[in-house]
Formats: sequence, structure tokens, C-alpha cells
Amino acid sequence: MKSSIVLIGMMGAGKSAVGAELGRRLGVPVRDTDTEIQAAAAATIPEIFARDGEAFFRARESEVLARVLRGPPGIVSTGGGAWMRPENRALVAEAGVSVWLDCKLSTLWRRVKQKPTRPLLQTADPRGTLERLLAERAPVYALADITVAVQDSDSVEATATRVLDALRAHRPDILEPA
Ligand SMILES: Nc1ncnc2c1ncn2[C@@H]1O[C@H](COP(=O)(O)OP(=O)(O)O)[C@@H](O)[C@H]1O
Ligand SMILES: O=C(O)C1=C[C@@H](OP(=O)(O)O)[C@@H](O)[C@H](O)C1
Ligand SMILES: [Mg+2]
Repeated sequence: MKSSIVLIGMMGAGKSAVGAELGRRLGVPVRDTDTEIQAAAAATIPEIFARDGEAFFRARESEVLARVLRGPPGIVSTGGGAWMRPENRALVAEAGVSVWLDCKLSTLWRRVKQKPTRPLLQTADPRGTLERLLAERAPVYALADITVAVQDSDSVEATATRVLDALRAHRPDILEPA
């Protein structure tokens, strides 16, 4: 592959799951910024947020993103907030193609509601929080190079196929051998 494919979008959009599937299909490395942050900190995301705060997490996220984008081209699954920082968007634009997994609120909520792994949703009204974050972030996610509309009925495999179809249509150069 010529440059990295960077998956962006809301919590529950499938960035981690679809990223892993794309890596398997393309036979390229997969890096998930949340996984890398947790490994470096020897702590989980909720632990990092509770102990060090969100600002600390965001600083580590930018460092990890820069590091993985300097590595060999592959799939990079980001955390949902990474794309909000202009410096992160600039790093991604230099090193790869950004793909927004665009899911509607009901799909996101169905996927995230059982899991206590997302500290931003530990509020009195998590669905309302998710809705507000989606409304705030959607215009910024829309700056991605490619938008893939994910349907509620799509499996992880079907979503990966949609991403590859979109890349072939809009950026066939990315999938060519380096
Ligand atoms: N296209 C999909 N179809 C069905 N389930 C999915 C799909 N994408 C993700 N999931 C499931 O939804 C949950 C959240 O997905 P995840 O990949 O962690 O999202 P993200 O990294 O964007 O927050 C996981 O349990 C995952 O297996
Ligand atoms: O949207 C966000 O700000 C966050 C998304 C999470 O990643 P996923 O999008 O993979 O759930 C994780 O980075 C952290 O909990 C913050
Ligand atoms: Mg994830």
C-alpha cells in the first residue's frame, strides 16, 4: 500500500473492528491508537481518564497518532475524538487517506450502550451525550477525504467491503503496491 488508511468517526462506528478486518484482507499492519495508548500507559482508557484526565489522554493520543503514521503504511483506527484536533487532521492528511465511518445515532447507541469502556459516556444521560457529541463532531468528520455511509444492517465484513469499494472509486492509488 502507498499510504495509510485512517478510520475516523464516532464511538461505536466500527473503527476498531472494521480496521482489523481491513488489515486481514489487505495483509497490512493495523494500529489502533487506543490500543497503543493503553499499552504505553499500562492502563485502560477509563483508568487513564480517571487518573490523568482527558487533556493528558488527548496529548498521548496525538503522540501515538504521529508515531504510527511515521511507521509503514497500514490501517490506523483512531479514537472518536482524535479527528477533532486540527494538528491530528494535518498529520493524517500528510500520511494517508481519511475515511469517515458515518453511522446514525441509533446504530451507534445500540453498539455502545452495554459497554462501560468509554469514559465520555459515563454520564446521567449517555444517549443524550452521544447525540450531542455526534451533532458537534459530524461537521468536522465530514472534512474526511472519504465518507462511507454505514447502514444499520451492515456487518463488520460488509462495512470493510464498503470502505474498499469507496477507496477503489475515489483513491485507487492508495491500494497500489508501495
Ligand atoms: N459493522 C458492524 N456491524 C456490527 N457490529 C459492529 C460493526 N462495527 C462494529 N461493530 C460492533 O460494535 C462495537 C463497537 O465497535 P468498535 O469497532 O469498537 O467501534 P469504534 O472503534 O469505532 O468505537 C463492537 O462490539 C463491534 O464488534
Ligand atoms: O470519542 C471519543 O472522544 C473517544 C473514543 C474512544 O475510542 P472509540 O471511538 O474507538 O470508541 C476512546 O478514544 C476514548 O474513550 C474517547
Ligand atoms: Mg475503537
